[in-house]
Order: sequence, then structure tokens, then C-alpha cells
Amino acid sequence: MANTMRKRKIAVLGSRSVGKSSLVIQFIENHFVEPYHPTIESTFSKGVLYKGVEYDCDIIDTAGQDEYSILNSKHAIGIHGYVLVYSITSRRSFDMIKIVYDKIIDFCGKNDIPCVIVGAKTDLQSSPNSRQVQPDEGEELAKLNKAAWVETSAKNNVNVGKVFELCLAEIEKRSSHSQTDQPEPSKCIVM
Ligand SMILES: Nc1nc2c(ncn2[C@@H]2O[C@H](COP(=O)(O)OP(=O)(O)OP(=O)(O)O)[C@@H](O)[C@H]2O)c(=O)[nH]1
Repeated sequence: MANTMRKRKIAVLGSRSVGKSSLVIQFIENHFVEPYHPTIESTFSKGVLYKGVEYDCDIIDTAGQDEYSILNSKHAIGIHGYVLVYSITSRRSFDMIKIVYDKIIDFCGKNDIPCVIVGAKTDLQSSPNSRQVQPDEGEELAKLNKAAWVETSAKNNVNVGKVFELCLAEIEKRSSHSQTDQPEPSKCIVM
């Protein structure tokens, strides 16, 4: 029988401890992990039915980045879409999104990429003064970068599935003109 599932590779990036693994694990395994275990790198696979099409998604949960991290080429080459995560309780992690986004754009030599910007840990906003990034700031950044945006709580399982649906939508929006399932090759040369 022919394999009709479309393969899509999605990389999840952002600062340390913003909730990348928790988001991915809630999506894949439907539970929340309270203790913090720094990620080295893990890849998860899941079949996702979106708009009547079955996608075989590889989701790459990366180690947290900082200003000085060099973008790993395997997080840019062969990747169809990106999930860039900040915590709504950390202004610094929000600022990091712009840095990581620009690194990907530079590496890929494109004007924009299929991307969802995610404001994580919304359940913490009930504690006084814990929200450092307002929803309209997230939305504005996404608009500027032609990306989708959503706020989530992995803890309460809010909007977790939506992140990956939005990512598939961003991927499909850009690939609708080409019939290929391969991401566009990077235009840069790695010396
Ligand atoms: N309250 C709350 N805590 C969360 C949420 N998501 C993650 N956390 C907590 O935040 C901490 C870090 O979460 P991780 O998912 O490990 O973060 P990460 O971005 O994968 O971290 P690195 O592996 O260092 O890159 C853990 O203690 C989680 O339990 C959330 O939605 N709400």
C-alpha cells in the first residue's frame, strides 16, 4: 500500500526552561512534566490529521538557546516549520525569539519562514506581576515576521494542539504553489 502520509519536520526552539519540552510532551504523550530536566535534544513522531490530510510529523525538541548559541545546521536544513517558544513570565525569553528568528532567516537566506511564535505558561499569569510579556506584544512580533502566534499552557493543556496545527498551516501556506514535500533548499553555502 502506498504511504500517503506527508512527512513534516518541525523544530522547537527558544531559551532554556521556557517550556519547550513540556509543550512537546503534552502534545505527544498527553501529560505534563513538573520537574525540570534540561533537554539535550529529542525527536518525537506523531501522526496529525489536519484539514483531512494525514501528516507524519517529526518534532525536534532542542536544547535551550541563548544570545551566543550558534544555530545548529540540523535545525535549519530539512526543517519544514518552526515553533519558537518564549515564556510569558520572561521578557528575556521573548527578546530571544527575535534573535533566534533572525539566525534562522540568515541561515536559510529567506525573507520569512513557516513559523509559530508561542507564549508559554499562561497559567502563571494569575500570580501577581508574573506576566512580563503582553499578548499584543506577541501578536505584533508575529505580524512583523509573517508568523502565527498563540499563547499556551502545557500545564493545563491549553492551545497545545493548536500550536502544531498553526505550524502545519504556515507550512502548507507556503508550499501550496510547489508540489514538492521537500523544504526549499537553503540558499547559503556552509564553508
Ligand atoms: N506553570 C507552568 N510551568 C510550566 C509550563 N510549561 C513548562 N513548565 C515548567 O517549566 C520548567 C521548564 O520546562 P521545560 O519544558 O523543561 O523547558 P524547556 O524549554 O524544554 O527547557 P530546556 O530543556 O532547558 O531548553 C519545568 O519545571 C516545567 O514543569 C506551563 O505551561 N505552566
